Amino acid sequence: MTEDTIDREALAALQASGWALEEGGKAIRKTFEFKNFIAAFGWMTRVAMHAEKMNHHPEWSNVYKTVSVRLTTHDAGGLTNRDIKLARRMNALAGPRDRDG
Ligand SMILES: C[C@H](O)[C@H](O)[C@H]1CNC2=NC(N)=NC(=O)C2=N1
Repeated sequence: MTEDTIDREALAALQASGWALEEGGKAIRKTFEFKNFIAAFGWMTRVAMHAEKMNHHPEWSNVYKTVSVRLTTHDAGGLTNRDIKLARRMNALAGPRDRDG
């Protein structure tokens, strides 16, 4: 599988974990809730280092302990497996200790 081929099975698993396919199918979105601002920002820092390593960067915003994320591949003009990979990593990095509830 090339990095631009969407892994449909992985996408379905992401949707089951709170990621939503945007209308038009060009991006996926998820809102992460953490226990406090430090947990949220610490997670963003870990994700940022990973994003830089894979040269794939999220669109995101943070308000207190909430981080809203949108993933799309700008170079391809839509969703690719690079977004799937980053989303999976974001889920994995949001450990149970950091999550709110
Ligand atoms: C030149 C550089 O490699 C590209 O612009 C990379 C950087 N980060 C990126 N991030 C995302 N989300 N999509 C891209 O297409 C992308 N492209």
